[in-house]
Amino acid sequence: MAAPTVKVVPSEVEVSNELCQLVVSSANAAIKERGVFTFGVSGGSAAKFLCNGLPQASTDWSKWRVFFCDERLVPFSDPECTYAYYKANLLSKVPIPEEHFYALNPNLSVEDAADDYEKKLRTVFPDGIPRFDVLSLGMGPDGHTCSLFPGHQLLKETEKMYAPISDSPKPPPQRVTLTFPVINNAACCVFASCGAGKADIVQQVLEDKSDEPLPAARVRPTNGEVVWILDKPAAGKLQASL
Ligand SMILES: O=C1O[C@H](COP(=O)(O)O)[C@@H](O)[C@H](O)[C@H]1O
Repeated sequence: MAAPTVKVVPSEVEVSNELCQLVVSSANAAIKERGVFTFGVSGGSAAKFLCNGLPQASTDWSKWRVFFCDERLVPFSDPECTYAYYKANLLSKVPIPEEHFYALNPNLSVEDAADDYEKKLRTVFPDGIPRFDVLSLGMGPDGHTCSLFPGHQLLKETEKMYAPISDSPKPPPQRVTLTFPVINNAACCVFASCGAGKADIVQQVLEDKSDEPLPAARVRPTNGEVVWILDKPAAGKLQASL
């Protein structure tokens, strides 16, 4: 388990560029090696960073298989729907087959939606714990990542690949999230965070030595890497950046 790699760049535009470069070079390497690229995407600011840069990428989009790291259980017409954001800002701009960008079924109960989404994951990873090539992660100001919140019982989930949550402290309350066994089996987990508003929590997570680490600090793939891409304000309280 390697220590996280931290890259600090001057601005949000460069965070987006670095993130997209990492994703596209991993994609092209995976496609060359295995003919497929498996990718997990998040909502919030990570979605914005990806959608700013990925439409310009040179890659074989037909080989991408994209799942959500977490998704909100809301209709596609709801502004909180992460799928709708990617549809408008990525799927409409690149030739990725829509059936390779796996949407959550918003018409099911949250439990059934999680089971149904896990079945979709199994069509790409039939056996064992899925190993994504890249998971693009965000982190909220409380240290949550995906829809794994501090102190929540889902932090201990070991059986499910995707789990339902009905009491998310951040609205909307019903969501489906990847669990730690899958997250920590990825080849690469990349966080991207920007702004002074994230500086305290970035410091807390990257310098976390507590017995009860925050969710984002628990992202430590056993056989993979963790990369943090930060703009200067978000890195402002890290020892190494002083
Ligand atoms: O609710 C969510 O929040 C996190 C963090 O979002 P950010 O905008 O603060 O970066 C996000 O990673 C997750 O996918 C989303 O559902």
